[in-house]
Amino acid sequence: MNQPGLPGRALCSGATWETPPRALSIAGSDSAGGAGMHADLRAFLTCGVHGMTAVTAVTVQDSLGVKSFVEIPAETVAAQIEAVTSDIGVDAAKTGMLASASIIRAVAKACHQAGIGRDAAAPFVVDPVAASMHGDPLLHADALDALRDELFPMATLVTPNLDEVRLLTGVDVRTRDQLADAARAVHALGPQWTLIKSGHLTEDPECVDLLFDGTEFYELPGARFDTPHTHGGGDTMASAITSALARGASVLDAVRFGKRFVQRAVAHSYPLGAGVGPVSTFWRVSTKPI
Ligand SMILES: Nc1ncnc2c1ncn2[C@@H]1O[C@H](COP(=O)(O)OP(=O)(O)O)[C@@H](O)[C@H]1O
Ligand SMILES: Cc1ncc(COP(=O)(O)O)c(N)n1
Repeated sequence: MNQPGLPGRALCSGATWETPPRALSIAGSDSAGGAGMHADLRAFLTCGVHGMTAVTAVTVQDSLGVKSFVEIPAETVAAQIEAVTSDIGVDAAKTGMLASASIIRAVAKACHQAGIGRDAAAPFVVDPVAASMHGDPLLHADALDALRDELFPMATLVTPNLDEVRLLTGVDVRTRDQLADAARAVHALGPQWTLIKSGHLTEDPECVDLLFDGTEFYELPGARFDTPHTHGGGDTMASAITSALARGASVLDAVRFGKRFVQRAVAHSYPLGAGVGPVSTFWRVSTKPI
């Protein structure tokens, strides 16, 4: 859609004023700027997508971990989704930290009403964030049922890491050849596609993720980089996938893109503070002097 006549147009020669694809992140904030909605917005921007947010929780977080968080009222989370989707529209959406069962139920209802989901107009990526990489909980234990029962059956794609697989299904993956069992168990919870991420298999010299559509398995090979600085990796990957879906890619192509994107983001990660630094999208932007 073109928007002619906006003030300042003359200063922006070459601008087309065309609205980019629109993606929505339903996630928590990270005061350290590495994960959560901060990572999501960075990935959206660097993938050429307009990013919007429905904030679920505000975390007090630094490079050493999550000190505390406060939840946003469930009706305010739903109202953010309703506001942006009814006015601006959405081409794809993703979830990150959802904190509680009441927020999950509100998100499921609002997304259903907004046409977000596996059988709806806008693809829906559910990243079932349960804890930070330091092990600090980001989801109440009694919210797992809501995640399984309300959100997974609506998802175009779910993207659990191995801790989340264990929490949700009881399957304890220790080696690469057990990823298929994990994918089958997660698929049984109702998503259209399942991506099992293998970052936590630290003994494995590679990071081979596994995608499953209920019939076919697709291996996503990748090098394992020797760095501790992988904060925000899962969020960045799910957001790159969501961006590709917003731009009209198939799930298979979007996940392949997301894997390449997060590989480069891990390769460009950097130290920050006294603990764990973030993966980086700087290679997609200019760092030349302004
Ligand atoms: N050290 C690493 N080197 C390369 N890729 C990695 C590394 N750690 C994680 N990844 C990749 O980053 C993505 C996120 O993985 P993972 O760490 O399992 O999820 P999460 O960040 O949700 O805990 C996956 O594609 C995984 O294979
Ligand atoms: C608000 C928020 N969302 C998600 C994560 C998970 O990211 P990581 O596993 O890299 O700690 C986080 N730490 N904070």
